Amino acid sequence: MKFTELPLTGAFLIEIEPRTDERGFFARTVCRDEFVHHGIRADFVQQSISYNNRRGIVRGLHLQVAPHQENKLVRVTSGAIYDVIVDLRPDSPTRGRWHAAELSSDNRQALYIPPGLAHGFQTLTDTAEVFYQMTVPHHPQAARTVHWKDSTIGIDWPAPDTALLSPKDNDAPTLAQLETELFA
Ligand SMILES: Cc1cn([C@H]2C[C@H](O)[C@@H](COP(=O)(O)OP(=O)(O)O[C@H]3O[C@H](C)C(=O)[C@H](O)[C@H]3O)O2)c(=O)[nH]c1=O
Repeated sequence: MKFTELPLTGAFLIEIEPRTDERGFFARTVCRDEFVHHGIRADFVQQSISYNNRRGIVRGLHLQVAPHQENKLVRVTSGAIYDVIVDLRPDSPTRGRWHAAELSSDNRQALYIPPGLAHGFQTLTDTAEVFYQMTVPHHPQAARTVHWKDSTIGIDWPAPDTALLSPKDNDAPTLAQLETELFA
């Protein structure tokens, strides 16, 4: 696999290295030794998928707070998404900054998201299936959502006017409203 560290320290874009032959190709998507070599974890304990039934769906911005902070690996198995991460780590030099990558079943790229970063996406295709791998289980009481259009973050979403969100996400608090909880 090819690992490219992103401007938000500890986050990586991971590209497969296909072993091609006349049948097609084989490629690793997770390898503990390769992950550890780059200082990241691969001890995933939970895998999930989300199926998205139209273009423009926004899920997130989600994270789990301590003591259930998660490392997350996200890839797209069908369609394409505009995948976004936001640095919410109190002592990070890039705190408050965001980064986006287009993940798709065509490019087969994955985003590795370290603890303390919020994650969300907007679908770019009429349907999209997203595959998540987490290093800690889902703890609803530790789950937090930051508003996708928080002006202090300023994410440049591809299609904000046609976004479809869950009521929970649509009514999410801003960073300022979560400040004490996130940056305590
Ligand atoms: C995360 C999770 C959720 N659920 C249940 C809870 C709700 O009844 C339903 C949907 O949950 P939620 O609306 O939180 O899921 P999304 O809005 O799609 O959030 C997901 O997409 C964003 C972009 C992420 O990064 C999150 O990791 C992931 O939770 O599944 C479970 O049963 N188990 C789980 O592990």
